[in-house]
Amino acid sequence: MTPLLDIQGLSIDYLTPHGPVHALRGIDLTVERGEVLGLVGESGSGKSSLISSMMALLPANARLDGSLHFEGRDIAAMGERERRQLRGDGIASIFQDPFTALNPVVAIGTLLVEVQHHKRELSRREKKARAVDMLTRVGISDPEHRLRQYPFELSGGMRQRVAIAAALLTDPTLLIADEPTTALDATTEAQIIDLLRQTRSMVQGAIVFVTHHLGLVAALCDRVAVMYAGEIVEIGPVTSIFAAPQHPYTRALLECDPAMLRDVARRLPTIGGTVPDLHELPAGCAFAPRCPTACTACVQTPAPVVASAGGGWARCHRLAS
Ligand SMILES: Nc1ncnc2c1ncn2[C@@H]1O[C@H](COP(=O)(O)OP(=O)(O)OP(=O)(O)O)[C@@H](O)[C@H]1O
Repeated sequence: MTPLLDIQGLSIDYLTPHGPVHALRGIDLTVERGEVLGLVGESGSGKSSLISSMMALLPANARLDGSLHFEGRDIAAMGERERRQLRGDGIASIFQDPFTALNPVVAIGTLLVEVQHHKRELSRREKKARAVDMLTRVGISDPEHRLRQYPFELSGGMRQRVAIAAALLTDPTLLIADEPTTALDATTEAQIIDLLRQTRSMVQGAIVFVTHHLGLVAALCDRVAVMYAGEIVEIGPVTSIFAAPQHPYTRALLECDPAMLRDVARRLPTIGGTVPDLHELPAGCAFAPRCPTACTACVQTPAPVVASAGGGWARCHRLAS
């Protein structure tokens, strides 16, 4: 069966006055129906570029190489109309700041009816009934009253619940959640994590979570892809990777901490050194300058891909030797 999302050899350069920024390099990634995939990595590792390419939302200065297929359709070859359709009726997104999804001058009810525009068979009254039902499912009390309110009248957690309801009402085949809990206080964050866990059963296709929050990956994801300097350096089942990370960068992130799986509040720890300059990448492994186990080959040649448990792999010279 064709994967829901099939990305092969994807590279993205951003053209800038200082030369191209190599934001993504040779990304191979498939997302299957029914799975929840986590994308983790430091700021600048390319997570946003990857999800923007999935949503056909790259900025004008981006140059894309490689292929991206959603349900067998070539995303890169789509015209603007087809791309808009893809985002309205196929791929939905939830962002860190729910204001991105909620127009401040549009009442919640109008928004939740309008996002269902592709459901031509439903009357406005039926769409409103679906909106009320969805607000209840995402834990909003007195939904009829909420429909008449505006985003500024709701708390941050409530707004994120409405944004999640809006995304789910489009019946997405792929839901992309970009740091959906980062802007919330700890209590609200825990509630939204709970809601996101339930969201899983409300999405028929797949969910991709972009996060700095390793606890969120442990709590919600089946697989995790770890990104570094525009590459996936390790991918595999969350249980295998958290139990036995293969790549030194993943190991550094997890710090071999057995409490990780229990500690939902944990975020990406800091690792000594800085990410390389994406204008001028090193000849070898991009993590080598920060890697405690780097050898001569690591500095001189790109790292090979080595298979690991559960169908996963990691990109590292040390694993090959
Ligand atoms: N439009 C653009 N023009 C030039 N460079 C860009 C553009 N968008 C992103 N970049 C650069 O591409 C690299 C990857 O950025 P990207 O936003 O994909 O990373 P990220 O992992 O999502 O980071 P963050 O977690 O901070 O959002 C960064 O160096 C960033 O500065």
